[in-house]
Amino acid sequence: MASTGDTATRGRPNTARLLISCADRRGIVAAVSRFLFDHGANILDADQHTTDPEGGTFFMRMEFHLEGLDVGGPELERSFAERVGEPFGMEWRIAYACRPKRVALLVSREEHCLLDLLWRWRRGDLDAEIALVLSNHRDAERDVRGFEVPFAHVPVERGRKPEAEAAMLALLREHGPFDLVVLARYMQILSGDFLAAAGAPLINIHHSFLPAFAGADPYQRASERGVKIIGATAHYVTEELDAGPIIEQDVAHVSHRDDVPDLVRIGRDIERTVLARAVARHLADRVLVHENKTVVF
Ligand SMILES: Nc1nc2c(c(=O)[nH]1)N[C@@H](CN(C=O)c1ccc(C(=O)N[C@@H](CCC(=O)O)C(=O)O)cc1)CN2
Repeated sequence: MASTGDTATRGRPNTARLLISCADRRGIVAAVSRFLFDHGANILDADQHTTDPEGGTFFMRMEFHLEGLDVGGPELERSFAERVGEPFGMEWRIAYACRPKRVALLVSREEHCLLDLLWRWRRGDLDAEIALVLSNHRDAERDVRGFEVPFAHVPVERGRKPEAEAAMLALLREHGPFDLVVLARYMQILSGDFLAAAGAPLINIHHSFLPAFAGADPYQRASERGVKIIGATAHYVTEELDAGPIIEQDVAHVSHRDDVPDLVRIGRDIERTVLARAVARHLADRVLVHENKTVVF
C-alpha cells in the first residue's frame, strides 16, 4: 500500500490548472503550449493521455504560474476559447489554485475515514477547507467539534428519506458553497434529486474492490465467498449505487484465518488511505471524467 505521502495536496499558490478533453488530433499540445507561452505563462507541470491516436479521445492537464500573465483570468479564458478551445472542439476548464476548495463530509457510524481526513486537514496535508460535517448519527459529533468544524445531525427515519435529504441540502446551502462533498462511510443511498441539487461532485468510499461486492455488507459477502484479497474503492457518486467513475482503489491479502471482524479491521486502513488519495487527487484537479471512467494525472 502506498505511503500517505501521496495524499498531500499542498497547492502551489498563484497557479492555475487547465484541464482539457477532446477528439485526438495532431497539434493539440503545440497549440495549448503556444497559447500559454504567448500570454506569458510559465508551465509548471504538463501531462496528457490519449485513448487512441487514431480517432480516440485526448486528455491534458497543464499547471502554470499566473505570475507574468499578460491578462487576467476572464480574458485568458475568453482568449483560450477563441484561439484553442473552439477550433479543437475541446471540453475544458481552468481551476485557480489561489483559494482552497471547500469540502463537506458525510458520515454515518464508522468514523475512521472521517477522522483520517480531519487529521490530514489539521496537519495541513489536505489543501482544503473542511467546512461542514453532516451525519445521520451523533457518534462523531464530539470528535468533529474537537476539530472546530460545524457538525449537523440529520437522522434518516424509515420512509422519510426525502425530508432528511431536504434538510441536508438546506445545510449544504447554508454552509456552502462547496467544491466537493465526501461520503466518508455514509451509509444511506442518496437520491438522484439530491445528487443533482448538491451543487458539487460527491466522492464515496466503498468498502470492496469494485465491481465485486457492490451494495451493502461487502465484507460479510466476501467472507462467505472465501476471497483471498479485500479492497476499497473511491468513486464519484452517481444515482446507480457504487457504479460511478472509479478514482482510486487498493487491496490487501487475507486468508481463511480471517473472519468478518478481521476483514473489517484490515479493511479500515485500505478504506481511509484510498479515500484520502482520491480526495487529494480531486482537490489537485488531477481527475478527468470521460464516459464512466476517469483519467487521473
Ligand atoms: N446514489 C448513491 N448513493 C450512495 C452511494 C452511491 O454510489 N450512489 N454509495 C453509498 C455507500 N454505500 C456503499 O459504499 C452504501 C450505503 C448504503 C447502502 C444501503 O443499502 N443503505 C440502506 C440503509 C442502510 C441503513 O439504514 O443503515 C438504504 O439507504 O436504504 C448500500 C451501499 C452511499 N450512498
